[in-house]
Amino acid sequence: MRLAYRAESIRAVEAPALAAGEPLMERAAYAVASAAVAEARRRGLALVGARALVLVGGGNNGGDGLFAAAYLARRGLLVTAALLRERVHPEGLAAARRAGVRLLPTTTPPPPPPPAPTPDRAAGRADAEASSGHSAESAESADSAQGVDSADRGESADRADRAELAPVLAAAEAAEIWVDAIAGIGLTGGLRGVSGEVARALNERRERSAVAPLVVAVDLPSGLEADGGAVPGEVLRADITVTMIGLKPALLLPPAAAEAGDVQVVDLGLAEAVAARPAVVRRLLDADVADLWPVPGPADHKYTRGVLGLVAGSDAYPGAAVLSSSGALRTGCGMVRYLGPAGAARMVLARHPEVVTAPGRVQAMVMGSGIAAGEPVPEAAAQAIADPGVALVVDAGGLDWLPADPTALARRRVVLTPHAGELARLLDGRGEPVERAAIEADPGRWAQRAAELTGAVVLLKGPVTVVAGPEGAWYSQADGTGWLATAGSGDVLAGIVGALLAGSDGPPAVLAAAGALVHGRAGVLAAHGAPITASDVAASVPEAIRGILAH
Ligand SMILES: NC(=O)C1=CN([C@@H]2O[C@H](COP(=O)(O)OP(=O)(O)OC[C@H]3O[C@@H](n4cnc5c(N)ncnc54)[C@H](OP(=O)(O)O)[C@@H]3O)[C@@H](O)[C@H]2O)[C@@H](O)CC1
Ligand SMILES: Nc1ncnc2c1ncn2[C@@H]1O[C@H](COP(=O)(O)OP(=O)(O)O)[C@@H](O)[C@H]1O
Ligand SMILES: [K+]
Repeated sequence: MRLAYRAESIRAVEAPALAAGEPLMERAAYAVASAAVAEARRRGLALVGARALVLVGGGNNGGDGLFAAAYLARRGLLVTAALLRERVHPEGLAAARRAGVRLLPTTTPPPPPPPAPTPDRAAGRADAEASSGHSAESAESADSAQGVDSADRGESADRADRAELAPVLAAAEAAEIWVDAIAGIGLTGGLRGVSGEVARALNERRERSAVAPLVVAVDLPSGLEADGGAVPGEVLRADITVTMIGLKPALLLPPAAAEAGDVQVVDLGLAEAVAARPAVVRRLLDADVADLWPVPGPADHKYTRGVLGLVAGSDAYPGAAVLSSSGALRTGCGMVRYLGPAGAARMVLARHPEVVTAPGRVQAMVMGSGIAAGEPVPEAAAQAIADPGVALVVDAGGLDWLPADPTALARRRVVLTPHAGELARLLDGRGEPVERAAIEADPGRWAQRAAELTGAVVLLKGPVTVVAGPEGAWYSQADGTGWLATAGSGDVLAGIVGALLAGSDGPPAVLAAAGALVHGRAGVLAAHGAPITASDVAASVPEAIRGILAH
């Protein structure tokens, strides 16, 4: 399982170690430099003489970057550190200077001007340095910039015109490696001022360049807020993110996580301490799903394996009945009872003669797939909603059938499986109008809100599937492929999750996440890089499970 911790937890773990004098920053910086070197080598880059640009913010993230710059310089790279704040981490700066890192100030110091370089001088000197590599003069200029005791950090420290960014952009152009140490867990709000400008310019530059540089983010891609999945503004997109102590929620939650590239966790020797903190986002791996999978034993029979009822499909969308049945059967509970309309039942039986259409007891019920919003609640669904012993998977049109009072579902095992559009409708119906686009911009937040308002677990479908429970923690599963974006694929997922709830007593959030993993894996296996139908996804579910259980 991958676990992500809030920034406050990371700080709480870090504080006693720092007080005890553990060199966390040096360890972090060494890990960043090592990751950059390893990836550069993998890409066939000759290290000695390669150019690296380190973007340095004013906090400890910038400190990590400066120490990493020093390590890289000692490995023979030509390293430039662009100082995006008037004050940067002093020990890091000293280490970088000792290692011969070229220091490039970018901000205009406040008046009076005498100790500070003029923008023209700074730009001219930087141009000269860009061709000469390292220079003592650049260190002096950084000294003078650092020497300004600015009481007005923040907005005034952002005062940098485009002319002053030109040397940074020139250094970026020349560099094969960019290390992003602008800000980490200390960032609040979207990147402001010079930092935002640099991130925007560098993103553009990377998109235009024929040979893209390797971008290594320190702790987080700068511009992401650690604790959530939203992208609050410009973010410097990374190829690799080296994150310290533990994952942060932004590195697992969509859409933020997509900015981070390949994420490497460096525990800095604090793995045990962080494991004692509450994780707010979890990502199941195959081994976790294997551990919870209801594998039948010698004493099992079909009823002990669990019976799943299906109220899915309609005259308008009969295929959903077949697809949710297929997903459930391939996941493997003891029996599937189809309890929808007669026409759809005939189609289900034609495809799956093993499905039972007689009413009877069920341990779980899938309802709503292939049923339009606004349809009245069928009797079989109403009975299941009223029976606290039945676990529920509520999809599509079934979302309208939920009780208005969230406490009505308390202590029930209930999983809602909306996509963003259905979630918007559900939230609107509960007095919280929100656009579909707003949900897609922060799925974790809105899934969580829906969980609070309904009292159910909410599995929000999308490129990354987010599962939120009323108790306030997420699962985030990114196991699928874009080929899964095909009609009926969600119906298969509802069947998979339903079968798991029928066959296991486990907590609904983790079973929903496990269902999302299996569905995503089945999609990948079915697709093999080519288009698939929802039926193909269902057909690949056993192969997905086989692979997982082989762990
Ligand atoms: N302590 C240690 O030894 C260890 C610490 N570690 C490292 O420390 C990091 C946390 O350091 P931190 O707390 O200093 O915050 P940090 O992420 O550098 O951000 C502050 C900077 O961001 C800036 N900034 C803020 N908002 C902004 C915005 N919207 N737009 C633009 N800028 C904005 C803010 O600017 P200011 O507000 O001051 O103008 C300031 O310059 C952590 O992520 C990890 O990398 C680990 O390696 C372990 C060892
Ligand atoms: N780009 C994507 N990458 C991975 N999975 C996706 C992507 N787009 C959609 N999916 C998955 O495909 C399924 C689509 O479900 P849904 O939108 O309910 O479709 P339908 O209603 O047609 O069955 C969901 O499980 C979703 O997570
Ligand atoms: K960063």
